[in-house]
Amino acid sequence: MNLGIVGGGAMAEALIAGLLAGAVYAPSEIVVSDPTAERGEWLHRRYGVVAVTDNLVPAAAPMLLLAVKPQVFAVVSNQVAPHVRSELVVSILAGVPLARLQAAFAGRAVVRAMPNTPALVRSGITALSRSERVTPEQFAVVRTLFACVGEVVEVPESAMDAVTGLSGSGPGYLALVVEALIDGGVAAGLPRATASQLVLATLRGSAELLIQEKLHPAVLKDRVTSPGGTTIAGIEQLEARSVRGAFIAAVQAATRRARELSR
Ligand SMILES: NC(=O)C1=CN([C@@H]2O[C@H](COP(=O)(O)OP(=O)(O)OC[C@H]3O[C@@H](n4cnc5c(N)ncnc54)[C@H](O)[C@@H]3O)[C@@H](O)[C@H]2O)C=CC1
Ligand SMILES: O=C(O)[C@@H]1CCC=N1
Repeated sequence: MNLGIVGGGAMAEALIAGLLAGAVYAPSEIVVSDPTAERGEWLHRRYGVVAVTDNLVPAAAPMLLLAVKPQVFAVVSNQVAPHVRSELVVSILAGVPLARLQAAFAGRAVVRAMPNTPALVRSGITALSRSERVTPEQFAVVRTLFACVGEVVEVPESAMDAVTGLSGSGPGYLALVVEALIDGGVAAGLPRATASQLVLATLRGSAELLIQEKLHPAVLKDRVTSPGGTTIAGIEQLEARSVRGAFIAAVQAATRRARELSR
């Protein structure tokens, strides 16, 4: 048992799937606890990991990852802290600051991480902030762990709530955009399956273009937009409905919410 995870929800599952796909751990080396026995049984059946309902089991692992909701952090940390064997505790909880982690796990090195759900297919991005106690070797271990499920960036802790509102929540915003575009295709007369295939390939292709060519998004937009053509007719509608403003407001609201969760 090398990695203990407390909380076996959506994000824990994404990390488990990505880590197993990357062969970082064998299934038997990961133990995950969740009070819902059915959830643990499902994770065990699907991924072969060890699943328990007792949080003290993962607490005894050489490396501990906290993946519960921020709202239960106080209860869970009080419960497991006296039993933690790991020198290093990693938290993926939105809004829970390093100072609070450090106070809860006195004497341990703590890392605050903000991954996102594409970790499941090893295409995530994780931001990391570390406490002063974290040694370079410990930090390298955490980096390697998250690098297996996607990109890793280190950010000052002051940036963590904004990261949460942007890349942590971002897959949700993009899923909403995808769904809306598919509905647009259906409204324009396409079968839903065709519309879905077109939107997903367009999303992936546009992302690859922006990344591989290091294109500024405005340049890509200008390249698509023929004078008097179709794209500008569509963009006019998006601008009339303040879509840019809505996304900016969404990231700011999510950032504020992350800050609230820390109180
Ligand atoms: N879902 C996402 O995209 C991301 C989530 N996060 C963070 O990951 C954490 C988990 O989020 P999700 O997986 O989305 O939530 P979730 O609700 O899917 O999972 C939480 C799990 O914790 C379990 N749980 C409840 N009380 C518990 C206890 N006392 N001890 C152990 N387990 C307990 C629940 O049964 C549930 O399975 C949150 O702190 C969230 O901020 C971070 C990055 C992205
Ligand atoms: O919605 C949430 O609170 C979590 C944190 C980032 C993504 N999901």
